[in-house]
Amino acid sequence: MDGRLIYLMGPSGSGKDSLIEAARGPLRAGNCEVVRRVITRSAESVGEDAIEVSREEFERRRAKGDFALSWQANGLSYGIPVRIDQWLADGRNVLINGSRGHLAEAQQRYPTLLPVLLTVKDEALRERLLRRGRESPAEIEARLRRNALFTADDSIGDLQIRRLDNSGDLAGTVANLLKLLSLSATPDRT
Ligand SMILES: Nc1ncnc2c1ncn2[C@@H]1O[C@H](COP(=O)(O)OP(=O)(O)O)[C@@H](O)[C@H]1O
Ligand SMILES: O=P(O)(O)OC[C@H]1O[C@H](OP(=O)(O)OP(=O)(O)O)[C@H](O)[C@@H]1O
Repeated sequence: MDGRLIYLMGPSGSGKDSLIEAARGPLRAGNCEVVRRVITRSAESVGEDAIEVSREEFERRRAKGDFALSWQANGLSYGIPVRIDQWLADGRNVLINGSRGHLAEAQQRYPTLLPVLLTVKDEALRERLLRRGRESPAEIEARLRRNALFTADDSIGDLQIRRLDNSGDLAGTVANLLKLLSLSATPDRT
């Protein structure tokens, strides 16, 4: 039986990466794989556990069919390795760090995907991006402007977007994610 794709999305700085890192163990224990993205970000940049490649290498991989999904945003290219299809075919669920702008295309390829939108209060978002310090002030402003492009739609076609608030502490968000996915933080031994 096919597994399900869990499509985590939300503004840059909302905490997707932190959430994925904190939930990685319980997710794996609950039959949910987490895939590393391929990004054209410089290797020196802090943060996400991703595979950093040059633009040329990204394009070579894309043309070769290495990506199940790929998109461009924030001046960067992002790719989701095609190996997720094997995991799904093997019946494993897969969580990816997705893009709000690419949700419709992702849903066409994976009609049963579960869209999860990570939210954070506006005032906290700017503060978190500044504190992370990965981007320049101008790049941070551009990311905040990008948010205005996304409406508050709660559904795409028949799919209901599940909202997860990360304005509070991360441990609470991890617990809520696991609850949403019907996984518990400690694997059930019964
Ligand atoms: N619940 C939280 N409370 C406080 N700070 C957080 C929380 N979640 C994430 N952060 C911090 O906010 C910044 C952005 O988080 P990050 O995971 O990089 O976001 P994203 O992957 O969505 O861009 C990081 O500095 C991170 O440590
Ligand atoms: O269409 P959007 O929902 O705006 O998403 C655009 C991109 O930004 C996010 O990455 P991340 O948070 O790592 O952004 P960054 O590369 O700007 O940090 C997200 O995972 C997408 O790859």
